Amino acid sequence: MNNIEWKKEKNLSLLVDFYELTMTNGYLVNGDQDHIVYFDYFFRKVPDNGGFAITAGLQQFIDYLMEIEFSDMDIEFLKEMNIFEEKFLEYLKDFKFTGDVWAIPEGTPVFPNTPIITIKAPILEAQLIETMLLLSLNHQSLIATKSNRIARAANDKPVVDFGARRAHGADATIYGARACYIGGCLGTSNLLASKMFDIPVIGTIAHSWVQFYDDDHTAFKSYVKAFPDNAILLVDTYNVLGSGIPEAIKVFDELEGEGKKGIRLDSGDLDYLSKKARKLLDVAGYEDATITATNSLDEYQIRELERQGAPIDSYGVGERMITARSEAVFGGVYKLVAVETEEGISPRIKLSEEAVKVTNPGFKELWRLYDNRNGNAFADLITFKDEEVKAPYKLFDPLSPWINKTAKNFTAKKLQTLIVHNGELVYDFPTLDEIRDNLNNELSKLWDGLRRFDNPDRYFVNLSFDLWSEKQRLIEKYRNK
Ligand SMILES: Nc1ncnc2c1ncn2[C@@H]1O[C@H](COP(=O)(O)OP(=O)(O)OP(=O)(O)O)[C@@H](O)[C@H]1O
Ligand SMILES: O=P(O)(O)OC[C@H]1O[C@H](OP(=O)(O)OP(=O)(O)O)[C@H](O)[C@@H]1O
Ligand SMILES: O=C(O)c1cccnc1
Repeated sequence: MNNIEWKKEKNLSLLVDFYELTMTNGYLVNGDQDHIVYFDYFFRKVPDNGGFAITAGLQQFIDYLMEIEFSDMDIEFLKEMNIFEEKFLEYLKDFKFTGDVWAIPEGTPVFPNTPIITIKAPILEAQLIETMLLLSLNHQSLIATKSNRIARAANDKPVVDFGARRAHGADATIYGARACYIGGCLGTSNLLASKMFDIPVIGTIAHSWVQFYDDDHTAFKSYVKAFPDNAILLVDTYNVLGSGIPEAIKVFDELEGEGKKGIRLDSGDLDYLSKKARKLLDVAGYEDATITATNSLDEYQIRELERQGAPIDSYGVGERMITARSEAVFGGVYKLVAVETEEGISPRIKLSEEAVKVTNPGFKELWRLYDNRNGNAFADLITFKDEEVKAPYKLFDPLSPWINKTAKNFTAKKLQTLIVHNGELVYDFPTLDEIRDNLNNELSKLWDGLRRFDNPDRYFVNLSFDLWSEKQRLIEKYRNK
């Protein structure tokens, strides 16, 4: 199959790591295919050492899950490998996900080692979907987390995603633009993402426009002739203060009507130039003309510009946001946590030399605890699925249990929602604007110390006593083995 044929079909069912298929083939050969298992998706470290991450990508994963269908060509391709059993290929022909999915809604601030998605399904199904679950959630959560840092640095000034040209491929830019919008961007320059997800599309002009017309004045005149209501002029092609801004002002003077006026700065000292530009525009009577800044920006540079009081009205951010350049991996993992046996649900654990890498076993519930006095979230709590959480509740640090406190006056909210039940979608996906509202609402309940870029406060993720005890029992059991 060549690239053009694949693009027409765009069937992602084979987008799995090879071992997902060899293992599922193996479970079938062993007659283990009907065992019901539980897997958790969680991550271990917030990128950039931030205080929290933001979930995104659930909808694209569920879209995939609902549509998995191995085509005749896929089956033929697998058959020619001569390693898969005939009955496995037959099984794939009729593959359909029949299990349950619980997930934290998109646009929720989340913390390390908490179950963001839980899958309950026959082992073959639960295993086969690993790769797409991880790539959908890891990519979009990474970009949503990064764009939220950038949006927060900008102090509520608009940030626009200009990253299409620098993203790592078409999917990265389309779903990246979606994640940027979830994280807090005002819009995108990416027209396809705008069409697909109803994200506001925004744009100015490139240097090529100015170069084509010989000088700044002719270029700006020609531009406002075509777009009189959106005169955002790029002033740094030749000389910002000597020609770009003065010529932009002359063209504004000649322009009739009350359309949008402004300039874009794309090089040089953005603090110095924006202050100079503001003065020139104000003196000329264009107090409403806006200043947009671009040029390899990220949260650190924007924070510095804001700290210096640069009179910038909006930021265009490309490469460093769409690639999450400062830490380009969201290390979410998918781990088996329980197996149904004749005696009931049997929790499973994965040990590690590093204490934080030991998994939390069992079929679980994730709670967020809010202080009734001020509404602030003060801890997440993981329990077994059927446990109750009532005040007074003793919370203790799972790695240092002598650090503890008894919470008395709180409200406990379950963070996961049932998304798919017995293979059927039972959830209405929110719009992107609803996701953004949910995010802002949840963020307003996190204390300020978590928002710091450097050395954010610690947020407690507690285990119930029963879960913690079972974890210790399993650690002992497997350590001694
Ligand atoms: N979720 C938690 N899990 C484990 N230990 C905690 C948790 N929250 C706080 N602690 C520990 O409890 C102690 C007191 O914490 P903190 O200052 O938050 O509460 P407080 O001031 O006693 O109560 P309040 O919540 O009424 O302000 C500290 O040692 C802290 O490390
Ligand atoms: O810098 P980013 O954050 O990625 O933002 C997008 C950049 O894309 C455009 O530049 P272009 O590709 O035309 O090249 P340039 O860097 O020479 O301006 C624009 O002028 C920005 O500089
Ligand atoms: O519209 C713009 O100004 C723009 C779009 C993409 C990249 N850089 C700038």
